[in-house]
Amino acid sequence: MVDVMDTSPKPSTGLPIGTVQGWPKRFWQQFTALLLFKTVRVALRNRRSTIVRLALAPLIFIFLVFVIDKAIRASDRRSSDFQDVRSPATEPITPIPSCDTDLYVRQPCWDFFYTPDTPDTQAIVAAIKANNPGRVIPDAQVKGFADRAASNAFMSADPEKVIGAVHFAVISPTNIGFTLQTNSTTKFFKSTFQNRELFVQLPLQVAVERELSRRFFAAEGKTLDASAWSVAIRKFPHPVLTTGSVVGQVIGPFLFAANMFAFVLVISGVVGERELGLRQALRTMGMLDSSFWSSWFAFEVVMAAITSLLIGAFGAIFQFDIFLKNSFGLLFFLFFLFQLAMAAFAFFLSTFISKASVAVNLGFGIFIVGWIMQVVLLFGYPFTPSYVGDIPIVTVIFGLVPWSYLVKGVNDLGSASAEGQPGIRWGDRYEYCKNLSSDEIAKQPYLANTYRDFQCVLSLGQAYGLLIGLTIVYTVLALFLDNVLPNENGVRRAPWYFLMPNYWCNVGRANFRKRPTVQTAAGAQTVRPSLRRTSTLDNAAVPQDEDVANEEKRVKELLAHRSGTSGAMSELEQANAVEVFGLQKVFGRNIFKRKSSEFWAIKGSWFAIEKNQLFCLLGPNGAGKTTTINCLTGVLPPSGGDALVYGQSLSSSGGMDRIRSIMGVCPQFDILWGELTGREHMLIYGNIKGLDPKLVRAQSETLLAKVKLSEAGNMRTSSYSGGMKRRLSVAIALLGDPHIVYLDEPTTGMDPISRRHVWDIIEDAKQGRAIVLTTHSMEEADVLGDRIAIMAKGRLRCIGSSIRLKQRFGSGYQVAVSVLPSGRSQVDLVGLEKRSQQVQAFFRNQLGLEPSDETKAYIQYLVPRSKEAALPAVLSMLEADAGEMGISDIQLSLTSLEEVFLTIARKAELEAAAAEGRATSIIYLDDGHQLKVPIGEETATHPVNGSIYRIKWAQDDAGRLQILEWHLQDSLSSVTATAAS
Ligand SMILES: Nc1ncnc2c1ncn2[C@@H]1O[C@H](COP(=O)(O)OP(=O)(O)OP(=O)(O)O)[C@@H](O)[C@H]1O
Repeated sequence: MVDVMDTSPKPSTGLPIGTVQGWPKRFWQQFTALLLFKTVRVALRNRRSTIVRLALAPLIFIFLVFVIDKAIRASDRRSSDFQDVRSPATEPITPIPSCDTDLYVRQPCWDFFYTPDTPDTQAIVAAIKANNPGRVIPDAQVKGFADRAASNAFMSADPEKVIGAVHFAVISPTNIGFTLQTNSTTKFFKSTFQNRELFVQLPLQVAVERELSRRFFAAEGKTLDASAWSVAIRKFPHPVLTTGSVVGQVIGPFLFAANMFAFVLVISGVVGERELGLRQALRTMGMLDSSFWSSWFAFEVVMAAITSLLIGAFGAIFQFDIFLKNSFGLLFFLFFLFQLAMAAFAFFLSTFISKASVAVNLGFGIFIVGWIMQVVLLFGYPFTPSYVGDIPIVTVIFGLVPWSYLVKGVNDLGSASAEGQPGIRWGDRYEYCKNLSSDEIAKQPYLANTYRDFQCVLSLGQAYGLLIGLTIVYTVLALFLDNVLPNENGVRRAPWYFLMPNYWCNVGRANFRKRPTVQTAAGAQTVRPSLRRTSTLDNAAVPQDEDVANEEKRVKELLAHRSGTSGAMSELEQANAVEVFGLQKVFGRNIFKRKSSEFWAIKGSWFAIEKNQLFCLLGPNGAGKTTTINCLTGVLPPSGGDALVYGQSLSSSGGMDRIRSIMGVCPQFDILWGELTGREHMLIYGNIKGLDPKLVRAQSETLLAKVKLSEAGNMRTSSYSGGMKRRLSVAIALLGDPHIVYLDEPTTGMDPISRRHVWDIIEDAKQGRAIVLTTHSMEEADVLGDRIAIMAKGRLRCIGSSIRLKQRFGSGYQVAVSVLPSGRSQVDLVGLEKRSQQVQAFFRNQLGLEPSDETKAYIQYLVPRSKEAALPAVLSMLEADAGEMGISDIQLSLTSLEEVFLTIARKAELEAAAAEGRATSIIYLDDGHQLKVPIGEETATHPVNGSIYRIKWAQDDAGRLQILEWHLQDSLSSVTATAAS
């Protein structure tokens, strides 16, 4: 829909004012520009980190897996279990060892306990001790207990004191049974495990059986030959046993570790763009959130695909069975989808952090948490049948992190490709994993032959689905939180923003309402401004300047006219580019904060800016200039009031989108990617603004030439000087022939030559457009400004041309007198002081004036308008007496804009001091008395002796008036203030 027609030249988008490109075209142009000119090029310029992320990290980790695999196999080969054993050795059962040989046992220790402690058992035990081959067991090393309970109680109360126990069951002298008891704890000595059976269980068993046999033989009058009682064990012969590869277990955690690098790069990339204001700058130029996120996502898709292919290739090069036996597609999709889910997870987390430096710490934290979780995952928790649903919340937590599926999937693939296993085919990605009862397994013999180990609840196919689900969920959450959490300017949307129809229609800023339109002379329509949200501030308490009041009246009349139901557009209306209707901005207003914590940065501004003019907004720090520009450019939503920019309301439905298409902005701080060149910036911003793609390059070249950056156009902006960066920012603002250009302190940091050059560019740019300029350079405002407004403390204090302001607020004329003899290298200080005193006495007598400033070279006087009439005669007298008084030069000028600025700033501070109850400052005199000086007062009287003191005030960084120095009226020596306010 075309809302308003204008006769001015059309912007380079080729569309009439107020027309925004259709979404698909706009999206595609922005998406391709952001992807190709920004994200890909930034990655190419950060070559090292991109190579590490893409190939080096996977290669290093795969290599580590290879090394670990080799080390484990080498250590396995030392064991006879893994060797070719044709005739196994016989291992005799050793005697009962001394408890001292078990390093885990505490002293004093026992070799064994026995129960019950009866004459029968004592006899058997005595024989065991005496006949232990090679070592008679001392009595103190064996202990008897009445029953098993007593023995257990002793062991529990004093653990690790004995290595075994024998519990006899004496039924008759020839019917004696026994139970052996040993420590079941796994014991590991010097890189080998203690074999529990061989160490104590079998020796004890052989000893008991030997002595029982001897006893039974004795009962029958026979004698057992002790040497006949020899027991030994021998293993079966076996071929070489190859172990299963550990790759399946370690590759998941290692790939997770490798991905953390990419994860940190994504978070710091997204957060960094927000932190540096690049995101806001792009939005101000009309960037759609959809194109921003899509370009990041598309880049991640490409990176994930390349990385996954490389991991597959490296795995195959290192000849891992997991890569060779399983279908490549299964591995590729597992790695690919895992990386996408991690990228979406990074987008999601990035919405909570505002500093890129935090991203590294966050990545480290996630890495630790993820690694710990993987230790559990490697044991099959929680995706094995026995654990599922064990603790539902734990299963949910594990289910919400992408690395769970990576580890589970790689474990399955590793097990399926272990020794003797055939691997998993793509077509079996669901079937291989079954959760069957043993009866069902018995009925399905194919399972027993192929995938019998896969009693599981989550197949690879399902893991893919869940990874895709996580990617979608985290991306949607990232988009939602990106809108509802406060952005870098503290702006956010309501949580239900996506339910509002106008969000989907305009994809513009929040809370827009459809406004009624008004017929214009050309038959087109313009939007009626809305003042519905305007709060009533106590403006009456502050005296308003006459010109500001007139401007307000004039703009209010325009508003009344626009608010009428119909009627031709007046000439005045047509001449205006911007009309600001009671614009207000309050910070710190939210449902949790009290009203007292609100800060009014703009307290209701009414003014209009004409076409073909430069409107200069001046004011001390914190006056509200940037906030005004931020409201007019859609960076901040106004808290009250409205503005029409070429007939489009800031807060109408989609109005800001239409305004953006005809607007150029040079923000206060250079918002540039250090890795990109000046030319690339022009291409990105040109496409974001929706310029005709055929024109972008040509126009970029023209503008770069204008700002004298043609030669430096291919240099990265990180190597630009401050002035070059500002010039590039000005060129970007002028891209697309915008109708309204906002320049926020465009010449800050420039040398005088560059500054004058930029002034020329701005002067040229006035034609056919309106320019709003903020600056701290009074000279700049004087040279460029057609109309100048000075703001202070959130209010417009004066408005008009430079001459008008000087006439109204300047103190009249400025006279500078020099008593420094010209051309003399040796200055006679005494003579100089005398001449200076003569000049000062002359001005005191003739005009009653004290110097406003005094340097070595000049004594300056501000001659107020009340004394203007006497000035010609005084100057004639001064000229006549010049020789006598030693005057070398006299200069006369109208007071400068700086003087006007200082006067206004001072007035604003006096009002603020009065409003805040800061009525007086106190000077502590050396004589112990105090001078109470009303804020801004230039003289004070001693409370006892009546001496008059002259006070010099200065404003600090926050604009507050502070006493700088004071001195007695007639004293020439000033005293540095030690005043306390
Ligand atoms: N997002 C914000 N939240 C709270 N206060 C803010 C915010 N932005 C600006 N302000 C306050 O609003 C006031 C006006 O700030 P603004 O940046 O508009 O001043 P300015 O006139 O542009 O000053 P300067 O010349 O230093 O750029 C300041 O007191 C500032 O601290």
